[in-house]
Amino acid sequence: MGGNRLSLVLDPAATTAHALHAHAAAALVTYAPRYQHAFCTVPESRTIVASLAAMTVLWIAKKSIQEARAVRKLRVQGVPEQKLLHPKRWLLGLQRYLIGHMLEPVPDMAGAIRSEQQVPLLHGKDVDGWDRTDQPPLIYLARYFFGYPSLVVADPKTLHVMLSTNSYTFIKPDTSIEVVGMVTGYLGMVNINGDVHKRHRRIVNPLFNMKTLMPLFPTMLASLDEFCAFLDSVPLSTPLPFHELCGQLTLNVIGRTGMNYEFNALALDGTPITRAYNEMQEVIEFTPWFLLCLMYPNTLGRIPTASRRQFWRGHHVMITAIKDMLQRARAEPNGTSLIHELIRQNTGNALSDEELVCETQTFLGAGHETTSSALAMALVLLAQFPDVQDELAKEVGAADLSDYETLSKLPQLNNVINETLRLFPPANMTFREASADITVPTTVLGPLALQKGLEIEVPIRAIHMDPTIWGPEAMTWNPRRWDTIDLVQGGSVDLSANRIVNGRRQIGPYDYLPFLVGPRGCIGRQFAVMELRLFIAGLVRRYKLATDLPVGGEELHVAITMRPTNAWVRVERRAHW
Ligand code: HEM
Repeated sequence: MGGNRLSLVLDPAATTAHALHAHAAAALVTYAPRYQHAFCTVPESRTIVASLAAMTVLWIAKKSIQEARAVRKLRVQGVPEQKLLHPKRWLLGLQRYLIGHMLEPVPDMAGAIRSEQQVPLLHGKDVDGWDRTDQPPLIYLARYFFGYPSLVVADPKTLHVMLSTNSYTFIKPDTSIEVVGMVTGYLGMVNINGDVHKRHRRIVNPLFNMKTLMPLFPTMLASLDEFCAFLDSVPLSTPLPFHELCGQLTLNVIGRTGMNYEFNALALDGTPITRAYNEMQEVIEFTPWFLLCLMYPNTLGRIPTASRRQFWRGHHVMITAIKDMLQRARAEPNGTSLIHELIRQNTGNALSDEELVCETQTFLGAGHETTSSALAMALVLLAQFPDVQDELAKEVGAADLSDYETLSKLPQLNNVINETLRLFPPANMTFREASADITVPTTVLGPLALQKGLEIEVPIRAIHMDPTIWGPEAMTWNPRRWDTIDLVQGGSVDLSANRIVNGRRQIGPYDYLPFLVGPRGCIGRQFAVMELRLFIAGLVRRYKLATDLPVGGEELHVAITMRPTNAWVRVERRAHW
């Protein structure tokens, strides 16, 4: 590009509107400060600014036309579209094409209530283009800014193709990579696609089998004891913020077992890295501005706002520390933490140094807040339902906590975990993008042609709340329901299935997705379940839990994951402890 500011317009590499847009934005960010004087005084610079603005408008127009085509194609095939229940007059009837459903309160774009509100839409209510009362579509179309379409899919037949048989055709979309990459690194397993993902998954898989995980169990047990010592030091009957304490517990655990690092998260100030990590998390808020930045990462996403600067400050501290952890792990060939095993598995340096950093960041980002949210929810629910808690206390009171084999088979404990992950899945939704034109099966609409580039939402929590799957009491937290549930493996239980067979409810593989399924399902599932079993059992065995929070009074915050923000619980030592 040299010193000629006009060359960005003439660069032959920038042939597509998208490339021009990204190119122009990058140039603006890089060169604007340097040529501030010229921009103010030379008429030529006004031409540049006008060109940039024109290119942006052209780019948006081009995208909008492509998206309108994708929408038309879906509507022609019978896909219903979410109704506009709250039209904005100031948009002169263009709301659908300008802000789509972004500012519609139902279903709330970024709130936890979204999932509950999605259930009627998936059943053909409040959507345009559905008048069949006999069957629900289990699929609907919504739009983001500038009419950007998103297909919401809960149909098990379609999910089977998307998540299992053709999972590599359905890649992680750029918007999702932008936001999740902020916490897990852009080259971490959650964010990569295709062969690169297969390479990472092959190397990381052995870290999460039981042979590698079992040696970590004593460290988890010691972390539980430390946590209990902390609880014992608090005056009796003080309500404690378990929504925060569980995060401190799981951060310590992933630090010790994952990277042989001491976060000391229960201490008042933690370590500088704990603070940096928290600083990074704080700025991830699903405001409309944040979502716009995700959609236009090369322009709006580059504006160095105060929160962005805060994020990058924390990020820098974090990455420097992770490099250090990897360096130390390399010098300890017999270490037992996940990154020690990662280095051992990385024969022939199949993963580059940068990829190793991102995978370590992924253990931290994907593995700590999810588990902490589930744990906090389970504990506050047990406090709200004393009958369930008493029954569980009896079961775990008789068990030997250090024997994981026995712990993993306790029925009430597993029921509590399953039911908590059903009604409060920390990953309440996820997104995919069709990387090629593809036709997928649906139960009601028949074969459905999807255009390359179409974004798809899997509404995990809405599926978990669907009364046609879970029965009329779907919204009630009732661990006992799992006594009469059969998890049907293989194939899919679809709409026509007889849900109750011999008095037992049949739940298919796409009806219950807290860890998702298929080649991109959660790799850390066993690790998470091990933590949940141990910590729930260990805490309920030692303490009687109580709360003033009424049933249904939980406040849930959604930003990448869904977590409670008011899980206040009082603990009191049980008599025999
Ligand atoms: C209760 C706790 C957890 C829940 C509910 C959970 C849920 C999920 C879900 C739903 C996905 C799929 C995301 C998507 O494709 O959009 C996922 C992926 C993943 N999870 Fe977890 N997770 C949990 C704990 C963990 C732990 C403890 C770790 C590691 C220490 C972990 C590591 C990962 C990784 C690396 C992926 C990406 C897998 C891939 O794309 O191949 N998770 N998790």
